[in-house]
Amino acid sequence: MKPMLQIHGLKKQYGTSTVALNGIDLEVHPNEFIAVIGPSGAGKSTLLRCINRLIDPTAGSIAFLDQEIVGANKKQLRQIRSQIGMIFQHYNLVDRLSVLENVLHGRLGQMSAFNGVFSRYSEADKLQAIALLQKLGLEEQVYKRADELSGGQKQRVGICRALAQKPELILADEPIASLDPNSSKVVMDSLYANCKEQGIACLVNLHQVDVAKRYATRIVGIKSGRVVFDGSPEELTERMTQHIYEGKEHQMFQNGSAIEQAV
Ligand SMILES: Nc1ncnc2c1ncn2[C@@H]1O[C@H](COP(=O)(O)OP(=O)(O)OP(=O)(O)O)[C@@H](O)[C@H]1O
Repeated sequence: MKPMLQIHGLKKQYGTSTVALNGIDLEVHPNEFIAVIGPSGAGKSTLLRCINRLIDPTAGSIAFLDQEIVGANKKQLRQIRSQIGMIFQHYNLVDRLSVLENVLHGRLGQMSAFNGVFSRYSEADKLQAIALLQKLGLEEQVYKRADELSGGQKQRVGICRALAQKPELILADEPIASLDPNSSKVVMDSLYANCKEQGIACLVNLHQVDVAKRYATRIVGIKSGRVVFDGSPEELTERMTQHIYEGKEHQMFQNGSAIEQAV
């Protein structure tokens, strides 16, 4: 199957001395649910942020559905980003707006600037947003302000907003890092089930190896800005895990084991 995302020789240097990504090669195929694991500072966030150009790479190429992201102009970038949903560790919701309005923000990339500025969403978009919120168990929160929700609820709103885009790919940057084990499980279950059901590929950054093994169809291990493992969960050995997290072994569990207990 043809890859939907092709990354070659990706490098990112911050300032004069910090090399965050040091030549990443990675291909993502439709329907893959890929966990990107690695210790703090390995380059996981930088990788995801380069893919939708929240950060400009220093070198390399990123092709998404045959469109080059690195050299894309503003208009091309807007079009590319409309097909890539993003989920953030700290949710990035607009606190003073309702849950429904936050989900509808997922539609902005597909709307004219005029309609977007005046929040003129179509009835179909509103119905779809409400249906998504119902599906993720948030039907009682639809008209609440976003800042009235718990962390787990906020992240489910973040997932709904990404799904509202009808994306081809979702990038989730540490979606459960701020959540307790029960909320983490609900969020990961929701993300996984909806991506599978709608045929959306997903790249999800995780510290927790247990969680990666539980959900991912493929695991990519990053260490010091390089891919040091790329294979199935079954192929990820204890020894390789130790290598990826060398010196930072405590980070590979966090609330991962607790998710197992929350099942
Ligand atoms: N805006 C920035 N300016 C300078 N250096 C940065 C910036 N963002 C990240 N870095 C550095 O780049 C390296 C990779 O950081 P990155 O956040 O991508 O790692 P990570 O694997 O996502 O870590 P974490 O799990 O802690 O989020 C680190 O050394 C980090 O300090």
